[in-house]
Amino acid sequence: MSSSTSRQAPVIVITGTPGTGKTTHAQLLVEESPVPLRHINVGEWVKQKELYEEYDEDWQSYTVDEDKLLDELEPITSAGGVILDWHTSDIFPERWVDLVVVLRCDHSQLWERLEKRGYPLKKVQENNEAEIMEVVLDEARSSYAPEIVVELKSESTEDLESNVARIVQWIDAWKQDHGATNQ
Ligand SMILES: Nc1ncnc2c1ncn2[C@@H]1O[C@H](COP(=O)(O)OP(=O)(O)O)[C@@H](O)[C@H]1O
Repeated sequence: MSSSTSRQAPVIVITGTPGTGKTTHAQLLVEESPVPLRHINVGEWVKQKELYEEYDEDWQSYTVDEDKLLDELEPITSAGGVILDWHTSDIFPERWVDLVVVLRCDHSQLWERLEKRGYPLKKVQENNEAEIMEVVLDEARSSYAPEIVVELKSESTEDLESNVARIVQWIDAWKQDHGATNQ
């Protein structure tokens, strides 16, 4: 199923509706991981490297140039040792990916987080609805084999810590399966 045998470290997608805690999880995971991991905040990358077609003022978001983005990411993911942090996951080919973590959050807590972030009301509403409708989870489930998709709650510091500990355990098992050496 997986072509990950040539990778020395796994490729982990952390996805979820904006505000569910992807970046917070990715940052802690980089610190705790038993193998070196590079955190790529894909949204920031798109901006920095101008991998977009246009900026939508109404939605305050970029329309991503998916071909350009995939071209940039391909050599990085084939080497492994990457966390891809993005609110959408179906763009990444399944052969690139070893684990997909979908973060979930109670919608009223998510609303508060997005308001604090200064999102316009329409964007807060859209994301809130997406979380209630499980849009990101459905997308991950329809794009990847069920055994590599994990849904985790991200509503407290305890959740954050236990989620990261779980992913660290998974990385340890991945290392054993793939005979990877600790670098
Ligand atoms: N598990 C959690 N418990 C409490 N607050 C959290 C948790 N995860 C994220 N947050 C908070 O929610 C906000 C959004 O988190 P962030 O990691 O930026 O989300 P995302 O990358 O998914 O947009 C931040 O203020 C962060 O501190």
